[in-house]
Amino acid sequence: MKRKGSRRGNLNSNTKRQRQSCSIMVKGTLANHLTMQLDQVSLNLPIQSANNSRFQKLIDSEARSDNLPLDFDVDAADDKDFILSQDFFCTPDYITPEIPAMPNNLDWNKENIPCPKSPEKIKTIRSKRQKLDVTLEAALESTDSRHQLLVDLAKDPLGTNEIKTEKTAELQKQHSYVSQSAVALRCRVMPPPCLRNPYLKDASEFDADPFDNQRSRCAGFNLAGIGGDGLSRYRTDFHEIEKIGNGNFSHVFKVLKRIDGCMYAVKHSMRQLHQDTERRKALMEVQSLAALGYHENIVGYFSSWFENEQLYIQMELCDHSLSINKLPNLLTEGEALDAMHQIAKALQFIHGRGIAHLDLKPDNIYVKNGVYKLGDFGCATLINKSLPVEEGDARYMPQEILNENYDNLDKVDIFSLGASIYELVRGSPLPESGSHFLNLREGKLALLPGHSLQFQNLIKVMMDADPVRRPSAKDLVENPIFDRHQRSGKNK
Ligand SMILES: Nc1ncnc2c1ncn2[C@@H]1O[C@H](COP(=O)(O)OP(=O)(O)OP(=O)(O)O)[C@@H](O)[C@H]1O
Ligand SMILES: [Mg+2]
Repeated sequence: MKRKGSRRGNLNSNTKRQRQSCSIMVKGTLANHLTMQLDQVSLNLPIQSANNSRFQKLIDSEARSDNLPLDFDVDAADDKDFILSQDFFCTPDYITPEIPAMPNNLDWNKENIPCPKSPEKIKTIRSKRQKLDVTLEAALESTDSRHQLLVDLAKDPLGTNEIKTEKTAELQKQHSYVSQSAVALRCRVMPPPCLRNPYLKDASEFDADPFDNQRSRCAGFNLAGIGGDGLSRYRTDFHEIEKIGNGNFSHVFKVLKRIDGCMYAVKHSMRQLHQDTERRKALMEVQSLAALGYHENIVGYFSSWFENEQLYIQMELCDHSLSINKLPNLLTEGEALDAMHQIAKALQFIHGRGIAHLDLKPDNIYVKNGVYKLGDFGCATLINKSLPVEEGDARYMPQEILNENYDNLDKVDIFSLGASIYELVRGSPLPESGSHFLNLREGKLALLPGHSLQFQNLIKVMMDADPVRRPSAKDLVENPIFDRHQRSGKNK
């Protein structure tokens, strides 16, 4: 839906000021000014004939005598509907150059000359003003096409006519000055496109999304985000405290949000995402997090944006991850059961919403105040295979997904959770290849000395070679082993 400019509506509230300026204008103007302005008024306003006749009287009286009474006031006229558009007197701001070029021949030293006598000063001001006017005109003339572009954009703020986008690109190449103005203008008049979130169950409601379809070419323009002009949302909104994590693709920082004084984790991609396809892929992480909403065992998501062609994600700050390289000690069976139960609840929640994580591993399980949280949704996809599948870290992946069998994507997460817990209680990193790697995928696990048989059997069934035999997340959450563990914990 195109939005119509509300310029005139806003100006109605300025009527009084405009009337005053009209009054000043009328005092010193000639009849031909009024004629010209009258033309504009008839263009800008649904002017009533009464107004026209009142103006006509004004012109006539001016023609009779160039001297109107000094206290002439338009308010005195009994015409309540008399409204002058601001455009009547002012240059519309969309054709005002950002930095009007200054005249080369302007004598700046003149400013240092002692204050001239009154008549001379008036002359100086006039001559300067004339020079500036000439310069402005020249600037506008030399950028005729820019003017046309800006007018086009103002008329078509949603950018439904994609020729404008091409014009912008073409002009950006020609004049960097023009490109900055056009970019600034575009940001002002055209918000970024609305992207469809494929992780939302009712996403089909948005299938006919007018923004995404009509403005597909504009999407890249907007998704590139801020940053190139030195404005940084990250720096403006957050105070960076320290780096708290590095993944294969991202840096994660602990930050203080300036406006609310709270700590958050902000993750941003390591490299710039130049291609639109790369950006859209990166967006899948925030789209899945946003679609999921709040769950105690999923890292909280707050906001995201593109800056300098990198995706920034503001998240709940956790204390640390379960990365085997950073843990001071092996997990005890009790701790392992706590972690397994809580992450199983997170899986039950996301699988219930049709989403599979596909990169579950200790590095992506965070701990906050003793609560385990699933994070890093960079590989999240839909269980119904309607989105591309990109599996995560191979050490935690079952054989079927490595064979590109995507029939039971929810069970991939169950295997990965079993493998993660197995690694955490054994204390040695899982292999990336070789016979041990293959053995694990055939259900041949080493015994876990000191651990209950039930616990070992549970891990074994979670890592079964056949995905169908693995328990669902719901089965896992309801396994009696967790009840017994919680009861024994309370009795201690
Ligand atoms: N919200 C958070 N709170 C605390 N630490 C975090 C948070 N998010 C990430 N980290 C830390 O940063 C590390 C890297 O984050 P993350 O796994 O999201 O990045 P990535 O590049 O997507 O990783 P991967 O290599 O697994 O794909 C995590 O292992 C964790 O240690
Ligand atoms: Mg990670």
